[in-house]
Amino acid sequence: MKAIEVNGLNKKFITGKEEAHILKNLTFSVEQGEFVSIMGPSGSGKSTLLYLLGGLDKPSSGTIKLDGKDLSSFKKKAMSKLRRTKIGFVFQFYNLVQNLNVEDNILLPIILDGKNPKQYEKKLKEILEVIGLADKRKLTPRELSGGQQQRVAIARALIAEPDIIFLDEPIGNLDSKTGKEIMELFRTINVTYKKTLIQVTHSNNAALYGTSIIRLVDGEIVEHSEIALAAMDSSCPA
Ligand SMILES: Nc1ncnc2c1ncn2[C@@H]1O[C@H](COP(=O)(O)OP(=O)(O)OP(=O)(O)O)[C@@H](O)[C@H]1O
Repeated sequence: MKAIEVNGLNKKFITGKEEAHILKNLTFSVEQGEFVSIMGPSGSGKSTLLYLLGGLDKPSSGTIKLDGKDLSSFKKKAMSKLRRTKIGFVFQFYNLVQNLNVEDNILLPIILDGKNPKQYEKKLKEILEVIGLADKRKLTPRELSGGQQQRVAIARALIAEPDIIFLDEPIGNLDSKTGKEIMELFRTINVTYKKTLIQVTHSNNAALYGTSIIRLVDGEIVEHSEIALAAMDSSCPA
């Protein structure tokens, strides 16, 4: 079963009189349970692609299907619900709510979805164990290190049990040791919890935690390969 199917995807941005064709006729698919790393030079369109896949922006043309459902068929409200329940996001700068403690930050998607957070107590406990913050659930983000804050953001992305999690430079703000720990956590989430992960990364090391690579240059896919083959390619940028 395909988690993502992209067909003839184009994205253009218009600023003033200028039109920039950022993503050019992309066609590819991602199987459920894959861990894809989107790589490529700065400005090649990686984040733009990630945001389109996650329904945060709309294509200029072409289709994106998540679990067989065309994103363009979702009205605004249904799209928000999809983003709260089927999709998780983890960004470079964590995006936590500063005046909420760890557990309330994690439960936020549940509360926003109008559900009773009490029903998620068991799940919350389990996730706090997985991310290694069981003893820090009452602390606020300011009382946590960068790596710990990113773990909270990961837990928040997991709480609603989404099928797909999008990661935008998830270790870009962390030192290499903490980054490695976070990448190992993503691998666990991919392998043990069988989630489909799509990450944008500049780091070759981070990319190697995945199962495949999509490489963009000037908005076009120049490579889509399984990780073992991609890792041997000497043109891989660091
Ligand atoms: N909302 C927007 N309006 C106009 N241009 C945009 C917008 N968003 C992105 N762009 C342009 O699209 C191009 C690709 O941006 P994008 O952020 O997708 O690149 P990237 O590959 O993720 O880069 P980086 O590795 O530096 O983060 C850039 O030239 C950027 O200026």
